[in-house]
Amino acid sequence: MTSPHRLTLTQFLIEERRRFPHASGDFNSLILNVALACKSIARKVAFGALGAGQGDVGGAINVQGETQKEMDVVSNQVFLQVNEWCGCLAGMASEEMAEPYQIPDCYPKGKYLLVFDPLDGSSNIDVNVAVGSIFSVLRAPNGDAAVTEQDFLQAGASQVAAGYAVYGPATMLVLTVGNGVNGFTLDLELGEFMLTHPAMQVPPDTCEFAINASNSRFWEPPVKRYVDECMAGQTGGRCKDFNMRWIASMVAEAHRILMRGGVFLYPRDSKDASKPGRLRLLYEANPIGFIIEQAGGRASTGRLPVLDVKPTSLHQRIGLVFGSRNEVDRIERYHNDAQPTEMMNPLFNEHGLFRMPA
Ligand SMILES: O=P(O)(O)OC[C@H]1O[C@](O)(COP(=O)(O)O)[C@@H](O)[C@@H]1O
Ligand SMILES: [Mg+2]
Ligand SMILES: [Mg+2]
Repeated sequence: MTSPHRLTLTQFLIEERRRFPHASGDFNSLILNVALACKSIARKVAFGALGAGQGDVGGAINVQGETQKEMDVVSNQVFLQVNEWCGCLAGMASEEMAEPYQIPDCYPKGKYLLVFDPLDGSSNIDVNVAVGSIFSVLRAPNGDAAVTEQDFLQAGASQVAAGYAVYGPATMLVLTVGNGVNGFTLDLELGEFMLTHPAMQVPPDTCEFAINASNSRFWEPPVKRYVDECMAGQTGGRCKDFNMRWIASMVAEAHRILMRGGVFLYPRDSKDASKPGRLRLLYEANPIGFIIEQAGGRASTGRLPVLDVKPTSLHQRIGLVFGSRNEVDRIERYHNDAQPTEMMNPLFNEHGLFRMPA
């Protein structure tokens, strides 16, 4: 039996381009460059302890105040080097760089901005658990002039494309260009991403949730209510048992949810008043939100669609809930039902005077 013909990523992009007969080809070229960066990172990650990229960078801290792994820095370099010369970009921004990256004068500039988390879940790298890269493509508002932070502060709804690569047992690239979501598996013999998962869809219902439960004492009452109900399962109001997962690698959680449904929460909490959430809006929440919504799921801050949020800074953090549509709707409903006085108030947390009943 012959195996079915599968499109390569290049062939897929050529097909997609037929929808835009006047397109210059720059966009396709950009996506192929990003895919090349992901292939390069996949290869480096796969060397594990035999490669050069494990461990912390001698005490280096990134703009987030987080310890940088060697592979965070290497992956960031790969993204910059592979994409800066392509002529499609006006600038780039990354989790690992405090300021936007200007395209060097020796290279032509283009009409897009690329925003990325070069290595997501990098705390997992030393223990050989799946990690990934996340990216978002925006239009450059000021042509090929030098980019400023302001240029990147666009709501997620204006993304032109978004995607991630997950470096797991197989490497996959999952992509939306605003026309559904398609998944490509890296064929290690051909060195090509092959379309293996066309038209991915998130099932609307689920009995699986993912949250870092060690933060429960910092959660707001609606989140606590939702999780308590999941935990109560058949014996509670939900009338069904739930399963729980936590990989600590959002890209891997997003991938699982795209494959079989589920809901992921990293909600706003009171752990650190300077950080109204753990995940970053521009290069984590928005691209994942765009993908999930394009696959029929939902992505929310808990209160409103994440893609509607107007960013205020490059490294802004935000609460994020995404996945199966009916669960995200329910979590938003719980937030909207809660009294404003219950929210973000230490008196209502686990040890507070007015702890909410389950
Ligand atoms: O340490 P925690 O609370 O489990 O947080 C894990 C979360 O942090 C992240 O790893 C953040 O990504 P980075 O590795 O890019 O900083 C998410 O992928 C993940 O969901
Ligand atoms: Mg990340
Ligand atoms: Mg990262």
